[in-house]
Amino acid sequence: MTARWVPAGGVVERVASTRLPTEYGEFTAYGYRTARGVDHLALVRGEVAGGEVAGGGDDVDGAGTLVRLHSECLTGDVLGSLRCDCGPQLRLALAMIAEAAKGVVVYLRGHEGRGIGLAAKLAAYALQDDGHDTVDANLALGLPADARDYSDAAAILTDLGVGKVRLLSNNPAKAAGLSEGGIGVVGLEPLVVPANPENAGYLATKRDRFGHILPTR
Ligand SMILES: Nc1nc2c(ncn2[C@@H]2O[C@H](COP(=O)(O)OP(=O)(O)OP(=O)(O)O)[C@@H](O)[C@H]2O)c(=O)[nH]1
Repeated sequence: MTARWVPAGGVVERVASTRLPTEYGEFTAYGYRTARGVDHLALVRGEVAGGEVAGGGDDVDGAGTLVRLHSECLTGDVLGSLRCDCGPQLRLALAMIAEAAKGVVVYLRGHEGRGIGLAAKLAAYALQDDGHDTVDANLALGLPADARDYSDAAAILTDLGVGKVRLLSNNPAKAAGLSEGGIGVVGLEPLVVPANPENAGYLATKRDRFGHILPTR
């Protein structure tokens, strides 16, 4: 077991690494623990360490490593909920990164419900069934519209030796959060999955109120 504290951005300790064969391909899984006791997971494909120092270094082609920051979503990722696009996005990202020569999926625990937690997200869903959109439902509960922080993700990437990324996301706030944590974001690559009748309104709100890069229909 190796332990390493990374002061840049968040503070994470690498507590484990192991082989993780999946239906998409084999990854190396790294377990990280934060000072707040939250465990995150990084799934790494290929040789990502070194050669990609933000701002230049010896990053020969400047392309950056393909990275997905995935916010935990029990209902979408595990239970197949149609209320969001999280599950299909996670599976698409795993497939894309498994196909790439190198890449990382950082699975961020503590991000459930855009950081408000699972039970509060379910309460927000109930309000959405009464007519609130996904932003106003959080606010009506007295909670932030989006409480997520990306400093742990930046610290994990730093620990992995990844300084420059092509980010698989529709959310510009994720790119900004990584940049604030010292990671160079050289590209924001959309991760668009087909909408369904249950999540069409949610996706439209993400586009219109959070500025997500999503198609207009
Ligand atoms: N509060 C709240 N959280 C939600 C809702 N639907 C999904 N989530 C959570 O939102 C998070 C995912 O955020 P999204 O806004 O869907 O997408 P994103 O991660 O910001 O952007 P992408 O990188 O493009 O996926 C997960 O933690 C989900 O649990 C909702 O209606 N209300």
